[in-house]
Amino acid sequence: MRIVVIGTGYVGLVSASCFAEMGHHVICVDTNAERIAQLRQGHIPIHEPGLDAMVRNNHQQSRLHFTTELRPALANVDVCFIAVGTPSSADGAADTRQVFMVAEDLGRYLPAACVVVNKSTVPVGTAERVERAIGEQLQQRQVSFTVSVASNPEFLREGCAIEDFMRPDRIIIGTADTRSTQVLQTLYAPFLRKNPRLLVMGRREAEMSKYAANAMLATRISFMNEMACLSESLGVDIESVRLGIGSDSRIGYDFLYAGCGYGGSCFPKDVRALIHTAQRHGLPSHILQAVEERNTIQKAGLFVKLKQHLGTLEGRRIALWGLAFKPGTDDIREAPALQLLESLIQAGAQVHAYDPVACDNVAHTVPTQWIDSAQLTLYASDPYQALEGAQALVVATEWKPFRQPDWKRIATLLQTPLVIDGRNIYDPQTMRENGFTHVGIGRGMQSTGYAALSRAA
Ligand SMILES: NC(=O)C1=CN([C@@H]2O[C@H](COP(=O)(O)OP(=O)(O)OC[C@H]3O[C@@H](n4cnc5c(N)ncnc54)[C@H](O)[C@@H]3O)[C@@H](O)[C@H]2O)C=CC1
Ligand SMILES: O=C(O)[C@H]1O[C@H](OP(=O)(O)OP(=O)(O)OC[C@H]2O[C@@H](n3ccc(=O)[nH]c3=O)[C@H](O)[C@@H]2O)[C@H](O)[C@@H](O)[C@@H]1O
Repeated sequence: MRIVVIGTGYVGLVSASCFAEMGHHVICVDTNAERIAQLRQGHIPIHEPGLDAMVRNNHQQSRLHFTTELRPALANVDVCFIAVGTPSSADGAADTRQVFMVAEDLGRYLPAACVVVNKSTVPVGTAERVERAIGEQLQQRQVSFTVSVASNPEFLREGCAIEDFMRPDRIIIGTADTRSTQVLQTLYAPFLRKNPRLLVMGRREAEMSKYAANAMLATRISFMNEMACLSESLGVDIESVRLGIGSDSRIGYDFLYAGCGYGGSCFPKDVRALIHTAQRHGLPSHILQAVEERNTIQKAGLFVKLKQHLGTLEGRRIALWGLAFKPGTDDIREAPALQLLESLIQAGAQVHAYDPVACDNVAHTVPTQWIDSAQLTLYASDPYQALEGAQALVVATEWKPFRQPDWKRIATLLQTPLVIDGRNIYDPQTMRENGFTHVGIGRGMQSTGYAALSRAA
């Protein structure tokens, strides 16, 4: 098939290369000329394991192309995917302007009927509105064809995006016509060899399923974070509780890790968007509000724990391991580490931060003055460089090499043997035996902090 993918963010780039890998002819379109130039030169603007090789290989085989020009890309297209961003607006609603700009362009330039598929995460009813927006432009051009828009929400996770796309748990297709259903069934058939779950439903249901899935996962995390907070007051270790409840097959182990809060480009914005949708319909969203509030408290918790142990933070040097919102990605959108960084800088602390891939993104995001004044120093090659003379080590992202570090070396580098374990990757007892003050999330009395914060909230 000839496929056009509009938007070269995570979803666009991963979908496009996986479709190309299956032998399709794929053209990626993005309005960001710099991004397209980079992609043409074989430079992948995001860190995603396996993506570089896949993009380069398919580009070299002439199955994957990059352009800023939508109009010529649409010649003879069979399927056109919309995979542009839908960030949060100031009021929490999903900002769908990028999607509608694409819709208008499609209406202006589509030379013939094709299947248009929305992959971006969008509020219920968007597929219908996108179809109308395209239709209005087609009408003005007085063409003889119409276009039907399908919804095909994406469920990949950053860090394992290719695996998720190639071997999905399920694929959801929301359609209003048989042709779109048939085309998408054919396109996705090779991805379903090991798993027969291709769910065909209405477009509104598909759109709602995407938000409900992310909201459910965010709820599990906030629920566990609340249990962790209570555990701190009760002298209970949340890690044992996680194993205790995860072993119930109705609950399962996934997404039960307490930590310093969920971040990323999706959970925070999608929970906010769903709350906004409920509000627009005059409905309270008791659960989702609580999920968000819990997450806000959780993200502030690392700073509170540091203060509890160090008193004032002014003039202190803090080592921070992990800046990305999770391991396996350089994405720092709404990362808990960024919030901690900001609080520390405001409190007059000096931060030495290490992340294997996210330093460049942080350097481009934070005020340059933080770096110029040496209040923030970034290390990308060696985590131990960040430790020298620091009064505490905070782990905000559970990168694999952090799990079994050289504790002897750490002890000689840190000025105070204090470790704030924001992802619960260390065993408290072993840490105590090694002479460290270990402060986890919900690991019994030793890790107080959230209870005080929750009472205050
Ligand atoms: N990041 C992720 O892991 C996942 C994201 N999603 C959803 O997928 C959508 C896309 O997210 P990301 O891939 O993170 O995107 P992103 O926000 O990182 O990138 C979007 C890209 O679209 C381009 N763009 C904007 N307007 C355009 C236009 N008119 N024509 C052509 N290109 C245009 C931008 O230049 C940018 O490169 C969002 O709705 C998101 O919620 C869904 C599942 C996973
Ligand atoms: O809509 C999206 O964009 C995507 O959002 C999430 O994927 P992603 O944001 O890449 O990352 P997750 O692995 O879900 O982690 C999100 C956040 O939750 C945190 N988390 C995750 C799991 C857990 O048990 N505890 C926890 O705190 C992570 O540290 C991270 O900050 C969903 O998992 C994907 O299915 C979805 O497609």
